[in-house]
Amino acid sequence: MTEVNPYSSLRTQIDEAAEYLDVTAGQLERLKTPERILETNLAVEMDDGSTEVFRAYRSQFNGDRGPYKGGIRYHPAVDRDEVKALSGWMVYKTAVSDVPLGGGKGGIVVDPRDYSAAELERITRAFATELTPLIGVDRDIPAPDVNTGQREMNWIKDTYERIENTTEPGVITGKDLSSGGSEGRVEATGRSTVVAAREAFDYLDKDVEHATVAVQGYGNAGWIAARLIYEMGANVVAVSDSSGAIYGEDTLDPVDVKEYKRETGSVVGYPDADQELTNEELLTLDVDLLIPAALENAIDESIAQNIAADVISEAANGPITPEADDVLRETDTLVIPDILANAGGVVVSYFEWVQNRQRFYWSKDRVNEELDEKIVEQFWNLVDAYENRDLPSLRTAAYVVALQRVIDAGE
Ligand SMILES: NC(=O)C1=CN([C@@H]2O[C@H](COP(=O)(O)OP(=O)(O)OC[C@H]3O[C@@H](n4cnc5c(N)ncnc54)[C@H](O)[C@@H]3O)[C@@H](O)[C@H]2O)C=CC1
Ligand SMILES: O=C(O)CCC(=O)C(=O)O
Repeated sequence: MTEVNPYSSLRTQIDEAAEYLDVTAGQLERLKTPERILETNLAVEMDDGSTEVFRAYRSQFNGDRGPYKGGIRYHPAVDRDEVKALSGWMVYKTAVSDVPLGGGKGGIVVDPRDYSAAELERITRAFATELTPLIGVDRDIPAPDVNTGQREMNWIKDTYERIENTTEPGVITGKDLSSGGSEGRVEATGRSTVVAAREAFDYLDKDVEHATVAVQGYGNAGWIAARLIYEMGANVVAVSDSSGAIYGEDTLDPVDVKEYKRETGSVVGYPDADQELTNEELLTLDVDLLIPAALENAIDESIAQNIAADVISEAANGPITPEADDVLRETDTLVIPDILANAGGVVVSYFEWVQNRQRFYWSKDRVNEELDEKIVEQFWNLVDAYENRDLPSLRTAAYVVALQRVIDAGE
């Protein structure tokens, strides 16, 4: 992976779209800059009685359209600029998907694999204590991201509610059902990725059935995307995780691969695979659809030159560098930008927040149908902007639409 600063990538993406908008230099700078960032050091007791210090961040990028909203990542590579970029992408994601929220993001510099569940709970509760004055149902609403899920969201909710002496499940989303979570939230990111891909295939007059698909990353976003596209009749020929990639000539069975990963810790070694690949080989397979679902900068300029997929649906945030984007534009690869393709997570988080506030819960079918409808509507809205305003890519179209919505709200 190339070392490209994700915050620079965000700024470049905004600059490219701003050329098509009527915006002053000052307005533009504001649209590229976070409003505030919490940087804190969490001193946490380990199981052996020692103390370790963990750096943690929460960036509140822009709240013009509603409360700041975005996930919390646990990863050793978390840093200030990454959190800034991720929080900015949230602003334009909530705007492009037209949910009344702003953008934020947080993270802790930690590799959760190195800590016990009890240590992770203390780390999470320490962070939640720091976050409590900043978050709230109408202020800032965190959610899961890489290496966090329902368990961490429940801990944060519980810590917040104890400190504030209240019952307010809508302070955080991505909780489990018994703590006020929504049906469909776990699957939502992968679902929007494949719904957007299905629409893109329709746009290109291609069939999803029997289409070949490669998925990079087999966590929440990647494995669900693999399962759902397989259920639509596509052949999932390759998947990967941080240990490597596997290839199956006809198709892999995503549920079976997931079970194997659960038992062994990785997709690598899956007995029904025909071949093992490197992650780079996976990314450059000649497939109909590529789904990057791991981390930023997975596809740099040199990998982009060898990409053979017709469509890329970005489940990850920022998987394609701006230079790689230029290459893919020249090769006519249709890229569905992250801020739409993976928006399912935040859209269903929004549904969760609405349900928490109304204390009225929806069926899984209702959640999935409303999510599908929203992604379809916004996909074609972007196609319309792309074609009718003669924009260079769907990504630029997404930023043009999203920036205009944020500008209008801020006036
Ligand atoms: N969880 C959510 O609701 C949302 C997640 N996303 C984005 O989706 C991406 C993945 O997030 P999650 O699935 O939630 O995380 P996760 O922690 O569940 O899974 C991440 C996966 O990526 C793999 N991975 C890490 N480095 C890799 C590499 N170099 N090559 C191949 N695989 C690698 C890991 O092994 C793991 O399988 C991130 O960019 C995240 O920001 C976006 C929207 C919402
Ligand atoms: O569900 C949410 O609020 C945000 C999820 C997230 O962090 C993302 O979309 O990148």
